[in-house]
Amino acid sequence: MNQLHCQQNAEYYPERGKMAAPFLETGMIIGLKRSFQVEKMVGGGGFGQIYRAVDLESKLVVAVKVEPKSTDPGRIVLELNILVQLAHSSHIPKVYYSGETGAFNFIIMQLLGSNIAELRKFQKTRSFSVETTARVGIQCLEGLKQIHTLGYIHRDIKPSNICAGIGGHKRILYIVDFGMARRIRLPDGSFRPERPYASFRGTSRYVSLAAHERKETGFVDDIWCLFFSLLELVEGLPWKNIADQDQVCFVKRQLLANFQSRKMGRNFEMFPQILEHTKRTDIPDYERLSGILKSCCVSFNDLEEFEWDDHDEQYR
Ligand SMILES: Nc1ncnc2c1ncn2[C@@H]1O[C@H](COP(=O)(O)OP(=O)(O)OP(=O)(O)O)[C@@H](O)[C@H]1O
Repeated sequence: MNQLHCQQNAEYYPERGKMAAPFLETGMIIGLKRSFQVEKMVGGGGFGQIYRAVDLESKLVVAVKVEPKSTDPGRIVLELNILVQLAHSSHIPKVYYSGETGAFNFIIMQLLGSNIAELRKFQKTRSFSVETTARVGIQCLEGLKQIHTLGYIHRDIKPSNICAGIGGHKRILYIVDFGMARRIRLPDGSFRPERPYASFRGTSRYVSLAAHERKETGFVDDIWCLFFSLLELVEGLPWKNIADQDQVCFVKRQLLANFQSRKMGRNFEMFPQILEHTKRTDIPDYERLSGILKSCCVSFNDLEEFEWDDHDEQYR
């Protein structure tokens, strides 16, 4: 019965991801060797939907990421493969199980809290403090270092792909959504050959100038996405209401020509300067960039509660 319901959904609702009708029904049980009972939808992107579920044996609350087999099955396979390789990374959700049900593939992973795009919108000022922004940046730099060390680039770092942990992990931030990742470095240390033209990947608001220009991207381009994300979190982006991609690129160029940050202060100006001097195949200086973020704070304490802590407990 449940299986039939899933197949019908995939067939009759051509919209993707969060725009589509729910892929899974509350109460349905998925998994063969292990069983998980679906509770409710907690997120959705362009392709997939994320549900909260319970592992019926261990009673552990988990997240289920589901994608229709019909949308590019390679995406979820790639995501699973990367999550498994990053199993020991502190800023990547743990993967527990994977499988298929009817017309859908799914991954069972660690349940996280809200993403920081949502959390920012719940702030009175619709922005985070310098300290919170710096903590987000430093934790994401650690996560990106772990991803890059494996030879992958994420290619879609943005506030909605950064989630807060829950329970005992609520002071940890996690990078999600590896559906657009690409391996650029092989295990022997060599880089995949540069393509003369690379089609656009990522989200226009956050991507690097190189991505706008359809150039081959590297490790540093993930950090450019992080830089624009941090700027949005702390004081907003001048191109937030611009839809045209070329226009966004033009305004980004203008901003970088004379970069100043109203809230982060003078030290933050060095952050894009360092990125500008980092080549596609260079290993970014994660520690130096983290040091810059720390130096923007009056006091830095990564063990303190985040400013959204109260809200997120209620929100879930
Ligand atoms: N493990 C998780 N636990 C709780 N919520 C999650 C988890 N993973 C993702 N989410 C939430 O679901 C949203 C969508 O997830 P994700 O980006 O992985 O989906 P997607 O369909 O691949 O999106 P996109 O179209 O951006 O590639 C995220 O913004 C996040 O808020």
